[in-house]
Amino acid sequence: MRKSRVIIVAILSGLIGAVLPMITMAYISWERALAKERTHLETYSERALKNISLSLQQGLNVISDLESWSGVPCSPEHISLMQKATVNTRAVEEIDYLEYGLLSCTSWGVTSILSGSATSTYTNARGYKINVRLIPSDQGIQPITVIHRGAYKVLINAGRLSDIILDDRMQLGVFYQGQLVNISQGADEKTISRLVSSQDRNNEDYLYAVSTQDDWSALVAEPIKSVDTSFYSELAWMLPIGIGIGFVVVLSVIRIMRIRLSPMAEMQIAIAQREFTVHYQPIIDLETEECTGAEALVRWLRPDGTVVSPDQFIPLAEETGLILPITDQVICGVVKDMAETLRKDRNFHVAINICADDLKSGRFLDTLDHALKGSMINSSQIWIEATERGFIDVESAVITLKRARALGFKIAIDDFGTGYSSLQYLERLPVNVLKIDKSFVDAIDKFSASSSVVTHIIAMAKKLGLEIVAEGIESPHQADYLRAYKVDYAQGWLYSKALPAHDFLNFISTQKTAGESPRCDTDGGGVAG
Ligand SMILES: Nc1nc2c(ncn2[C@@H]2O[C@H](COP(=O)(O)O[C@H]3[C@@H](O)[C@H](n4cnc5c(=O)[nH]c(N)nc54)O[C@@H]3COP(=O)(O)O)[C@@H](O)[C@H]2O)c(=O)[nH]1
Repeated sequence: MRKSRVIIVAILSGLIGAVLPMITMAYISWERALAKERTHLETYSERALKNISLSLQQGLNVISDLESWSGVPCSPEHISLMQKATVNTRAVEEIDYLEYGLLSCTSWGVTSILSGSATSTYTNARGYKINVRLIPSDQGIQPITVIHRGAYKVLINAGRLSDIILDDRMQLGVFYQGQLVNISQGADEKTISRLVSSQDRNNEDYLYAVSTQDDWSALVAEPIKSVDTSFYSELAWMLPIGIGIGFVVVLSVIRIMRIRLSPMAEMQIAIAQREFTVHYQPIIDLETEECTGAEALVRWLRPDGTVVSPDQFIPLAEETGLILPITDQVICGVVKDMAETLRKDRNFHVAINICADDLKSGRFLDTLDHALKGSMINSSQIWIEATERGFIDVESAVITLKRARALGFKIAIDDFGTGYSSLQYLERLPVNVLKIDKSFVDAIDKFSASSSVVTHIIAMAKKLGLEIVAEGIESPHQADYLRAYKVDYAQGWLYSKALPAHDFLNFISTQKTAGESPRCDTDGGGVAG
């Protein structure tokens, strides 16, 4: 993923990460407030149900007590007994005594609060009959619930059944077999009826709970707005948690983004995407002026087409160990790009740069071995270029380079003369080629003190039987000077800058056609014959 996409994804994740926990906490607060209110409503509906059962039980107890009395029915003693029972029993308004189904006397004497004909439809309950809502014809008298067993009827004010203390805004409805018996004071009958018939517990404007026992139900409802207080008190402690989580998420996103945007992460992705490619700088035989080889120089080719020079990423790649997979990609690139050329011309070579970590682990030799298998490239056509910086762990470097030599590869010491102990390495390492650093070649044109150093390096290399490559040749004078001192090969912008594989192959074929060494034009982009 490219930088801009990472930033967009990070901003989006940060926003979602910051807002989502707060929305979640608000949602949880709302659900908790709803659950709390529902429990609260359930407590009230259970309480209402208990009140109904208590009122009915009181009526039945009165009947049981009177049934066990064995005196003369409707005698003053009997009526007095019924009166006492009425006065002493909260729920009971009147007791009627019947003979042959007809009213014989009541706790009021001979009159009944149900004056006139009050035709009743009874429903069979457990051992008694009940008319849950008898509307007396006499205006001003509340609906009555009648319990009838044997010779007795007990009249209960239906309002008693819904007579519990409710919270403000609560409404209670009492039902028998789904039929509305009574509602609490101030309750809206339509609302209660609508709620009891609705299957949806999450009614939009009301929250309610229903408790049912036997044939009785109590529905307690309140407007959804009543949840607000609970919601705000939940939110008061849940929201800070959401803000805290959001804060942690945003910090994590920033941290991940910074890691993700770090040069190291970019490089890791570039390795995975195989964004590293190889350019080739020609190596020219100074005597024949023919291109006899190339130095493989890695380039980071980004998806937007920009090319990153190795100076900008090799130091970090070496520091982080990512140079190892980069070396692998260079090796594979060289074999892919140059196999045909190397097969066609057995004198042709390609030099591959190897860093300290490569030398220490020796792992690149396995990659090389594997890559060369079946390619028909001679191992002697591959030069391994190591700089003095690569000899930090000189013991491991010696082992690796000896192994490389044993496998047939040629060893070149790069940037020779720039380190403090170049001579010491020459003695210990199995070297074939010595590459004179550009700084000494530059001095040739300047007639400076170090210009004489180059002649000493050449003399010493010759004495050791090493082949010599002079690096960084930019002027014909430098080339003539080095040729005069019998330096074998030259490499530099005088001939060509490092070229992409395709351009390099064109370079050598042009050279062959022209029969002489082409020289690079001044901007390095093209080749002049
Ligand atoms: N471990 C690896 N290191 C690598 C690899 N590829 C490159 N490198 C090292 O990166 C450094 C910079 O390399 P680059 O930008 O490719 O520069 C090379 C040449 O372009 C430059 N050069 C060659 N001729 C001239 C010249 O006439 N003038 C001039 N100003 N510059 C010139 O020199 C660089 C090659 O140097 P050297 O390796 O010392 O031969 C550099 O240190 C590379 O080694 C890699 O695959 N692995």
